[in-house]
Amino acid sequence: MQRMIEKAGVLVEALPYIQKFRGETVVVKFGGSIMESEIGYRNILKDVAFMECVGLRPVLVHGGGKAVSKQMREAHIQSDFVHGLRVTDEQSIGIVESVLNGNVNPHLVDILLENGGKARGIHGEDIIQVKKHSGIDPETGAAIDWGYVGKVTRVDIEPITAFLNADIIPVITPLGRGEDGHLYNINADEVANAVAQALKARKLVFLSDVPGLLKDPEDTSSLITSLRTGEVEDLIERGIIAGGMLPKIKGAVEALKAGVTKVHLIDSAQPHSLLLELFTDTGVGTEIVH
Ligand SMILES: Nc1ncnc2c1ncn2[C@@H]1O[C@H](COP(=O)(O)OP(=O)(O)O)[C@@H](O)[C@H]1O
Ligand SMILES: CC(=O)N[C@@H](CCC(=O)OP(=O)(O)O)C(=O)O
Repeated sequence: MQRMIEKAGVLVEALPYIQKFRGETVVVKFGGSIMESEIGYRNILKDVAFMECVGLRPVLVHGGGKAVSKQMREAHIQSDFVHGLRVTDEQSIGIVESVLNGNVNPHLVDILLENGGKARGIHGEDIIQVKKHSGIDPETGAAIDWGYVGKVTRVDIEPITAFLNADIIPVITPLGRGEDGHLYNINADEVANAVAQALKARKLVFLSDVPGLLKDPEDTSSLITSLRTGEVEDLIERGIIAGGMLPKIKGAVEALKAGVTKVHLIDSAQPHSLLLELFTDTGVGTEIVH
């Protein structure tokens, strides 16, 4: 009996949050590292189905970088990353497309369906326009050519909102269409950020394999629980925000400027981290605010 009363208490604690967020759009970026643990990602997708069931409008954007690299290894193609972005030639874009659109995306949709959620995949290239990504190597001053890697210029939100209005969870792949009609590979964090901005989402949540932003990436107890956009530049200069955290936090700053109220970085390994962050008083991970 005591346990049942405790369970009811948990539900009641969630009530003000459910009321606050009902009808609000939350973009969830599902990092490829999560897919290393099947139990872990199945639980997260159950949380996403729960969110939809209690009236939020979750939109899932997924990565799958590790699955792409594995497939490339099997095809004896080397994966080269420059400043965190995969150098993508004609052969690699074929693999990126088949792994993300053909494999990862339908798998995630199927699990949401198994959990009683309604979900549909959206191939990024059907809604995202890009220009070719460009950059200069700070050391040599030479232009960097990533091949078929795109920078988002436009997101057509109509198919996403049509699904949301029909209580369907959209599940989006990080691919885009260039002005030349070609398929382009896009960093999934960037896609999540662009989708959150285009939808004017209330929240953007990055789920990854670390507890959040750490002062010392080697020390999981050094979690920064709250961060203001004004502090970001200094943390980048000090090398604390680096590697995979750079696109997430830079994206967070842009999204907050564009009207997203809060960005969260949370750990997929912690059971129910998504629900804890959204529906409890304490929360987990790092929250980033303007
Ligand atoms: N200060 C930091 N705090 C936490 N993680 C960091 C930090 N700096 C760099 N990282 C790296 O960022 C990684 C998460 O980003 P990424 O590899 O892109 O994950 P995902 O594919 O899940 O989006 C972590 O595994 C960690 O190696
Ligand atoms: C241009 C670029 O690097 N694209 C990424 C797209 C997938 C991705 O971002 O996956 P994660 O979120 O799991 O890292 C890639 O090819 O790996």
